[in-house]
Amino acid sequence: MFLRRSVTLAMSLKNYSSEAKNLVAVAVNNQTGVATVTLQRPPVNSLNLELLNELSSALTELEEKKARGIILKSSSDSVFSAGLDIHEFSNTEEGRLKKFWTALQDVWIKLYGHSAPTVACINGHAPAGGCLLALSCEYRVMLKQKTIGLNETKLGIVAPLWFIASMENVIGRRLTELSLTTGKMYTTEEALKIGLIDEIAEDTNDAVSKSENFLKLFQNISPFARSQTKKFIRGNTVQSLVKTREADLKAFIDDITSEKVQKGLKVYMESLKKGK
Ligand SMILES: CC/C=C\C/C=C\CCC/C=C/CC(=O)SCCNC(=O)CCNC(=O)[C@H](O)C(C)(C)COP(=O)(O)OP(=O)(O)OC[C@H]1O[C@@H](n2cnc3c(N)ncnc32)[C@H](O)[C@@H]1OP(=O)(O)O
Repeated sequence: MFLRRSVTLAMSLKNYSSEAKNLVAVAVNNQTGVATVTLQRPPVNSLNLELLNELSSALTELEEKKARGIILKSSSDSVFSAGLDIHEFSNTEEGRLKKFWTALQDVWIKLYGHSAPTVACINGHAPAGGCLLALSCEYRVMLKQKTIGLNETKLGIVAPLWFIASMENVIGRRLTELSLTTGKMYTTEEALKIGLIDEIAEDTNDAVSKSENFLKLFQNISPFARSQTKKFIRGNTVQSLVKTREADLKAFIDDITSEKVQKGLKVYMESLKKGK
């Protein structure tokens, strides 16, 4: 039985960040063992170092505590996540840039390969890194009239191989190539048509309830058999980054600190502000 009563684990009260804020809240339903992980960095849940560190710690703790399922959602029902915080890119101080990219790698490795079944409750727009988080889960429920996609080329940047693999494993190579090269953002309805998401929801309550329904599929399945099967299916994709982390970090630093990319990002940020 899925009861609405949730307990907030001690971990949600912990402060993982040096910003002295809780950017990620974790609430575990003590009847079902399902954890709801809520991103709460207004206005758009852009992923900065502190948020990524909190998310990474939460995923580790949910692994250790053997959560029976994870629902990843946003505290806003306008934006799931605007992707990586572009301000992290313009701060080209190498120490922080390294920590930032390493934290993103950590989050992806932990989420993509998590033992628990994972659902992205995409209750808002999900461009770029927001789409990556959603793609890392096993199932995607998205609010109507939102957008999702890997739009990196529109910013003049190149999505790393593990971003590409995450999409390819969901919608296949042909559509991934078209989507990434054009930086296509799909509407919810288009995303459903190409299998980028699995279900459409009317509002956040409906999305949470559909996410819970997906997790109910595993009520009578052995957690060991389920997670081993997931490991067999996803293991190679995870290992391909684990084995190349250093080279991936170097490629990111070299690329992002180049004059050309920095100029492009500045123009993109200005266009975001003008779009208001
Ligand atoms: C070989 C390869 C190796 C390495 C290659 C090198 C690089 C690696 C690639 C790195 C990968 C990057 C992936 C990313 O995630 S990049 C981020 C891409 N994100 C976006 O393009 C999203 C942009 N935002 C939007 O489209 C809209 O904001 C959104 C639809 C999400 C919400 O719209 P809404 O109208 O609700 O809000 P806005 O008014 O637009 O925004 C509010 C304020 O938030 C600021 N904002 C928005 N997005 C970001 C962001 N991603 N980072 C930082 N700040 C962001 C926006 O400017 C507004 O700020 P103010 O004007 O209010 O100050």
